[in-house]
Amino acid sequence: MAAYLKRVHHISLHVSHAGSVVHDLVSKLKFDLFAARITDDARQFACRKGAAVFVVNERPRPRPHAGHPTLNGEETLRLGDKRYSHQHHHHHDDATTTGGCLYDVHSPYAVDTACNVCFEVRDVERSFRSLRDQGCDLLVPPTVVRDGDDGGGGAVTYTVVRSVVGNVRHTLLDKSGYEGHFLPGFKDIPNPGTEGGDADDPCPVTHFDHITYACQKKTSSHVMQWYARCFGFQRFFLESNEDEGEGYVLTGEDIGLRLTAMSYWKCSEAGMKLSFMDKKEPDCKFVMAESLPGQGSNQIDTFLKQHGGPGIQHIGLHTNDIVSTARTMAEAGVQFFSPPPTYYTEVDKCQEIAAAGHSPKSLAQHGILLDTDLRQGAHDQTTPNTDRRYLLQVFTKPIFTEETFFLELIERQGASGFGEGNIRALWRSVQSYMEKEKEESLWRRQCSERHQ
Ligand SMILES: O=C(O)C(=O)Cc1ccc(O)cc1
Ligand SMILES: [Fe+2]
Repeated sequence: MAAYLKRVHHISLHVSHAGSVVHDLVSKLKFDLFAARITDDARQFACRKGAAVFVVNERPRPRPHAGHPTLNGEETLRLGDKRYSHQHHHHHDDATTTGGCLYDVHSPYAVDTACNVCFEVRDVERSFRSLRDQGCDLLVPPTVVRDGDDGGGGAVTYTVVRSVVGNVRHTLLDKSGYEGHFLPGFKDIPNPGTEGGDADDPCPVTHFDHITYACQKKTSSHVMQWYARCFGFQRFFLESNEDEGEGYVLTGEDIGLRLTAMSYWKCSEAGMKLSFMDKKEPDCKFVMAESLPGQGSNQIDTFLKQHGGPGIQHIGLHTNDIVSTARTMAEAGVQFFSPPPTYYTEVDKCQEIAAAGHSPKSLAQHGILLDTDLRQGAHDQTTPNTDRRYLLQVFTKPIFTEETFFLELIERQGASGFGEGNIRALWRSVQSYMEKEKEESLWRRQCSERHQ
């Protein structure tokens, strides 16, 4: 029996300098810093835009004078062998918590990384048992956290399970008995006049649209099976003639990509109506991306190498107005990938952009791509513009030091998948950026050698 997921609660980042990442989230990406937990050995910051919440965790710095090598939380648990001794709930009072990162476990990878997709569940103890029975690796047994004396908002229970994708974990938490603002242990940070839902917000980011994993070659079906078995995820096809076993395969001179997509919310309890689920809340899709054999260097392999293994390659942030969002973020310093300029001068693409009510110029300014969903009879000239289904996307440049994790803005007008034209153009714009970077670093190296 799978564990039943209610919704994505937050996604956590594990970084070496939380301050600068939080600064970027707030000043460039227009998130609100609304809660923080700062203790002697942990710094955790929660930032929100709409329903999209990132928790930025600072990885502990090695302590030079410690009597024995510093272990991260994960190892400490393993050594303590507490993982399967769950007979009793572990009770934490935040005031006495010394175990560093709360609700999470530090990443074993050395680089900055997005590595925990935290879900709200109905029953943590039951989820824990079902995952343990499936043979999963539970990194934290069901644990109760209460607000300190001043809080009094109640308690939250959580457990952490390791996924089969690199360093990706899932915290499962139940906050149904909690009345505080975010989570016990976190202090609210009041934000004057930013409670969200503002009608003239220039950055109307609403929620996490999808999470894309970079996977090793030929592993997507294994990943899919794990999520289906453990969480009841269901496969959905990105293309009408997508092969069940092969996934959505994009090949060409400059692309060799296999995509497989899955979603969770309709299906976590097969055939049952889930009364606890807010049907109006959009789901977050999961996409697995792997490169095809025989390809030259590409963005998936670069991610795997620089990240140190599989993981979250990018996260799609849904916005109600991508042009305004991209403009506002660009003005604040966010850099976006652009397709070749010819993208916006091609006659067919220009017509497609105009038919969607946009101007090629305003899309070109920030490298925004548009893809019309052709399956919906969009070719039909009698179809009014409002019935056309299309989507707009743009990728940011990598947000950490390594060429690993980045964000995407996506505006959906009726189109639920990912357009082939957009995927090819996005892939190409990242490839040409990477090739330019490589050339430049080669050139810099030659220059410095010449000057020696
Ligand atoms: O199109 C999207 O948003 C995807 O998520 C598909 C995708 C996955 C990996 C890439 O490197 C490029 C595109
Ligand atoms: Fe994406």
